[in-house]
Amino acid sequence: KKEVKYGQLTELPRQDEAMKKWRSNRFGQFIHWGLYAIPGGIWEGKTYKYAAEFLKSSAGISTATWDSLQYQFNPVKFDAKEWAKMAKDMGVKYVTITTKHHEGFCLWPSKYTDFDIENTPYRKDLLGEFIKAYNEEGIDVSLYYSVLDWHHPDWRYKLNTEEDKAAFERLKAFTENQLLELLERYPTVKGLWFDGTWDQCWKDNGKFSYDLEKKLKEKNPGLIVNSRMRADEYGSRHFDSNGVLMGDYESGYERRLPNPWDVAVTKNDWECCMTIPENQWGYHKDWTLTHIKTSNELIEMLVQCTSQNGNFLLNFGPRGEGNFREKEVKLAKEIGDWMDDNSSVIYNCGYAGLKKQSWGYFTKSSDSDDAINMVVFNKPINGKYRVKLNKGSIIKRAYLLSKPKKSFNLEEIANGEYFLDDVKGKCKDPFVIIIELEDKDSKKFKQKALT
Ligand SMILES: C[C@@H]1N[C@@H](C(=O)NCc2ccccc2)[C@H](O)[C@@H]1O
Repeated sequence: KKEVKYGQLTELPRQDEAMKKWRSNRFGQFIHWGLYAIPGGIWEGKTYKYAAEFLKSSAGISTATWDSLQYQFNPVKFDAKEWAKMAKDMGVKYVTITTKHHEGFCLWPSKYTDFDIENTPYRKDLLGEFIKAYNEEGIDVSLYYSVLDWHHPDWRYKLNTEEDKAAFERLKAFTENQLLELLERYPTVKGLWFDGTWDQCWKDNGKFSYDLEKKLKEKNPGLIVNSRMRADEYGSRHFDSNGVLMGDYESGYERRLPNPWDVAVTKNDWECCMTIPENQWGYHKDWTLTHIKTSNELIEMLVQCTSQNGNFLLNFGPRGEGNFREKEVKLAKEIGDWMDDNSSVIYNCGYAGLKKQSWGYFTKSSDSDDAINMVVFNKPINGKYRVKLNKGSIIKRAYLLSKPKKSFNLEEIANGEYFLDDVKGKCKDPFVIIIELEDKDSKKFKQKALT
């Protein structure tokens, strides 16, 4: 084991109220919004199929040209209350918005740069309006912040020369100042989502990231930061050089999920962030370039994350003028319709301690010991659901969440293993079977009193 002085700051898993709320939220909305939403992946009539928020680099656009987009940023269709309502109806409990992406443009009026919302035709504190509207809908707000900053003159990928080091010291001070400014201006913020921390410059500054996490958590007690924020003094990221998780939850699942049978992943808090197209975070005008995920695909990812103790952060990329494309509004509604009937198997739920089975996913509420949720995505050909619980588990009753009065016939196959009879009728959506267990104190388990 290496001696690590600048690794994990907070003992995990955190059991404070703020973290318990984060954990119970399970479902969040990611918003990528910035100057990149104006060109939307198309530059001088050419469509670039890469992620729209990288158009500057994929189209080889100079910083001066790119930055002049600032004078076109005027989201006249932006209605924070409407956005927050859409998110509420979709069933998310938290939102994470890009305050500053790699391009360096800030959605809030920052004292530390002119490359911000104040110097656009919009002028107003857009981020403040956003936070207020989402909080009023009861949605927790977390802020995405990219350390990587293509605009800032002091950004350096590697620190080779003394000049590089002097410049990056200024960049570090700028970063710390902006983050403290965000927490000062927006005290209701629950978390910070760091990105753009993969380069050598950051890996060479593990102690700085440790001290920064400490300072930010002193400023905003209960603050939740992702593992991507951190490097230790040896340059190890997310996990320190002894494999100990840093930050408050693991944030390496980007556009991918763990294997559904992976149990190790349930040991830590973690979050998967996901795009609707294959790889577009910012608004891209052309959504014919790749597969666009359906609501059933996205619901399955949300359920899988919950089943393995993870959160699911689904990304939306609004247009430069401040409205969402119709396909995103439609998906939000379809997911929200499903959540209206089934959110009880998501909110405050997690790993049921059971092996993954072919019909779908188990989830279990943190509040109940004798109920288990089966979320079905694959109806079995033989019409019976094989359910393997822990040895000694006795099913008292099994029924559809949507038809609680009608119990399934049960056939016990072995200790803790049953067949449930089929669900009649067509099921176009994923559906839930509730398994009620005999509680451990029932007569069967009553210990004889010792007298
Ligand atoms: C959460 C996502 N992380 C960003 C990302 O993939 N960055 C990768 C990257 C790699 C190399 C140069 C710039 C950016 C995406 O733009 C999203 O913000």
